Amino acid sequence: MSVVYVSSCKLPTAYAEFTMHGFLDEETGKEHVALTLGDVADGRPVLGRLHSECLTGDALFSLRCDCGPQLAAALQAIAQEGRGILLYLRQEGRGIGLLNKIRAYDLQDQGADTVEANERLGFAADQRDYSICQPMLEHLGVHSLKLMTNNPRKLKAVEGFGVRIDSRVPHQAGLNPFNEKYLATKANKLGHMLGQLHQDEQHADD
Ligand SMILES: Nc1nc2c(ncn2[C@@H]2O[C@H](COP(=O)(O)OP(=O)(O)OP(=O)(O)O)[C@@H](O)[C@H]2O)c(=O)[nH]1
Ligand SMILES: [Zn+2]
Repeated sequence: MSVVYVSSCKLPTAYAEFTMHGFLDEETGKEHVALTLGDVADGRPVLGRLHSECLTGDALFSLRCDCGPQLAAALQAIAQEGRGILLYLRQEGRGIGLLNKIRAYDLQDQGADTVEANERLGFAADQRDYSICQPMLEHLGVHSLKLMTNNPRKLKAVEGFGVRIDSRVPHQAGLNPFNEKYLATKANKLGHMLGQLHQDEQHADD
C-alpha cells in the first residue's frame, strides 16, 4: 500500500480540539487526513467515521446531498464521546472526481438518478476504494471501530482489510427537499440502511 504518514498538528474546531494527521498516497498523489480525539490506540473500540470528500456538500453548503450535515454530526458525536477518529478521504464524487461529479449532477438535472448518471458517464455507481484507510488506521493504532455509517459496502470493506467492526452506528443527518430523491436512490440502488428516513428527520413541508 502506497499511503505514507507525513505529519501531525493540532486542529481546533467548533466541536473540539482535534489532532490532524496527514497522509500521502504516493501512487495517486492524493492527500488524506485523519482527525483524532483522545487516545485511539488504547485497544478499545473507537467511534469512527470514514468520510468521502464532497466539496459541494462539505464546503459549499450544497443541499443536493447529506454530506455536510453528516460531517458535522460525526465531529459532534466524537467530541461528545471525548474520543474518536474521522478519516477525510479524497474520493470526491464517489471516486469519479469533482468535474465528473458536476457532469453527473448535470445529467441528474435532466432526470437521471445518481446511479444512472454515473453509469451514463462510463463509471461504476461507486468507484471508491477504502483500502487506503488500512495504513492510516494501522499507523494510528486503531483496530476496532464503532463505525458511523449507513453504507453496507463500507462495513464490508473495513472488515475486508482486517479492522474489526465492533458496531454500526446509524448516521443520518440533513434530509431536505433537494436531497430526498438522492437519498431514496441510495437506499434503493446502493443498499444504504436509511429505513428511518422520514421518522428521524423533520420534513421541510411538515
Ligand atoms: N458521483 C456522485 N457522487 C456523489 C453524488 N452525491 C454525492 N456524491 C459523493 O458521494 C460521496 C458520499 O457518499 P455517500 O453515499 O453520501 O455516503 P457513504 O459514505 O457512502 O455512506 P454513509 O457512510 O452512510 O454516509 C462523496 O464523495 C460525495 O462527493 C452524486 O450524485 N454523484
Ligand atoms: Zn455530498
